[in-house]
Amino acid sequence: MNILLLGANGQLGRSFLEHGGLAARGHLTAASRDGTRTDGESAEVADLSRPDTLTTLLDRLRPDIIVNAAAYTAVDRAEQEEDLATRVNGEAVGVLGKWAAAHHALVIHYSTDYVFDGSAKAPYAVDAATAPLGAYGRSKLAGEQALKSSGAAHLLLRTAWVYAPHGHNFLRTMLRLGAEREELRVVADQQGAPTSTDTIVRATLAALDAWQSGNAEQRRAMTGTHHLVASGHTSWHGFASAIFQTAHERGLIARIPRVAAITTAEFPTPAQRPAWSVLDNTGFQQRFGYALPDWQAGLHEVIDTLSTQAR
Ligand SMILES: NC(=O)C1=CN([C@@H]2O[C@H](COP(=O)(O)OP(=O)(O)OC[C@H]3O[C@@H](n4cnc5c(N)ncnc54)[C@H](OP(=O)(O)O)[C@@H]3O)[C@@H](O)[C@H]2O)C=CC1
Ligand SMILES: Cc1cn([C@H]2C[C@H](O)[C@@H](COP(=O)(O)OP(=O)(O)O[C@H]3O[C@@H](C)C(=O)[C@@H](O)[C@H]3O)O2)c(=O)[nH]c1=O
Repeated sequence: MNILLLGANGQLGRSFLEHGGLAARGHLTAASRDGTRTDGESAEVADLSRPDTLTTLLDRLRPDIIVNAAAYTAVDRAEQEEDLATRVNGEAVGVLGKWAAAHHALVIHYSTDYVFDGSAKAPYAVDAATAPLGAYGRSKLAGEQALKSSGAAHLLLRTAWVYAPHGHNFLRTMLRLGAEREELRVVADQQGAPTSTDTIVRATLAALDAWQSGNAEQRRAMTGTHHLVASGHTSWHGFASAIFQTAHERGLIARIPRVAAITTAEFPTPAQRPAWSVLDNTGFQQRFGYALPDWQAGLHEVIDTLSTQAR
């Protein structure tokens, strides 16, 4: 079985490679925008901002499974670069889907809580109405729609508030700012479920295994959108406070900075973010027989990894 991983250098792509679970399930080819890999191994070039170039690569590699961890993820910058974001997150996903449909391949693709407007009061069901507040969310929604209409077998996995010991994410930003400042100001009126890349990798592999062992009818029931997020929820302020508390307990930091709770209005950003970003993950757990851990469990793992690296 040929497996193609796109976005090998992103925080999720790196975690897939470090975990090794894809390589254990088939012949794995990693691809990145520029053909490099952070671990020094070689990779194919797959630039999703040039969707028309992808078919040649796919024809050569002939993957049975495409795992798309590549995306334009700069939420604020997307307000200025919506065309680029839409090519990468929308059009390119449509190309992957059409190729997969024609060649009976499976597409595993990731989307985001930012497809919702955040006005709900309860966790979003997979079929809740989407209404993105910004360009990034619109571009990711375009990708969802392109994949669904491509006719490809797919697992469309919406996740949220992703972080890892590596890469660009809120946890690493907090630890950096916390080392520089006495006090941080963090919004307390946006709720979501911080989800570690390791949580996503393990749950994705469980879903893939269920897919592989399923018959045609079971696969039809699995095709579609699922919410792959950690259980429970908190605010960005709650997440920041837990990051510092845990990092201090594990000896990663010597001093906990003050973390002031502020409102969204007090932290203006180019892109508007949903106030309520909590996704209902019970469907994923039932469909794939896989328990999604509380967000705190993922946090403890990531802080442990960082503490070990720091020693
Ligand atoms: N980060 C988050 O909080 C969330 C992420 N998601 C989704 O999860 C998935 C994984 O995201 P995550 O790992 O966090 O994102 P990252 O930003 O860490 O990684 C994205 C990767 O995509 C690559 N990429 C960007 N543009 C292109 C392009 N034109 N061609 C090829 N590759 C490109 C980047 O390449 P390079 O390294 O060269 O810049 C990077 O390696 C994405 O679909 C994202 O939308 C969903 C919810 C939350
Ligand atoms: C750095 C910082 C951020 N914030 C706020 C801004 C924002 O509302 C919130 C999160 O900020 P960030 O810019 O780190 O996160 P953001 O880029 O909005 O994260 C999103 O990324 C995309 C890719 C997704 O798909 C989403 O699920 C989500 O994870 O925290 C503070 O309040 N204080 C601070 O010091």
